[in-house]
Amino acid sequence: MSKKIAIGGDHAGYQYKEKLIRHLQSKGYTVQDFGPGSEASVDYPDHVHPLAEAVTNKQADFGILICGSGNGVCMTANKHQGIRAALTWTEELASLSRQHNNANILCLPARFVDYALAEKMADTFLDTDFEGGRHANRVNKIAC
Ligand SMILES: O=C(CO)[C@H](O)[C@H](O)[C@H](O)COP(=O)(O)O
Repeated sequence: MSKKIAIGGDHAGYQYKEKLIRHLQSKGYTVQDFGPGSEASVDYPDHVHPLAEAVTNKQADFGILICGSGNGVCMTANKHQGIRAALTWTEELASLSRQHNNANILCLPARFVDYALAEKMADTFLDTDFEGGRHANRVNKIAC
């Protein structure tokens, strides 16, 4: 069964989102696009909240959110119970967000990384497992 990926963001991440959708589909993932549908200016929470709910409700295995800095989408996604959204700007950070934090949403800063790095971070994020062990004790305390 292929992993289901929810992807979304705002106008600043639109171009990367469209490229990433094609890339992920070419790798066999099932991808649900939470918009936006163009580069017209939008409010990112309008796209983040339904995506985060889909991940919380297990309608998607992981989420990928893309905006200009990555901050707004990350702040919004982390308001949802059960969501661990990570903002990353290197491949190692993307890997560690899975290994140590069991992140279920990856947030990408489209205005601060090139597309090649964004794609590499998405691949690394989706290919990396949570290490559990001592990290599980810590992650379980996040939802205090
Ligand atoms: O994190 C963000 C919002 O807090 C993103 O960077 C947005 O993409 C950015 O703020 C959009 O800015 P714009 O000037 O309206 O394009």
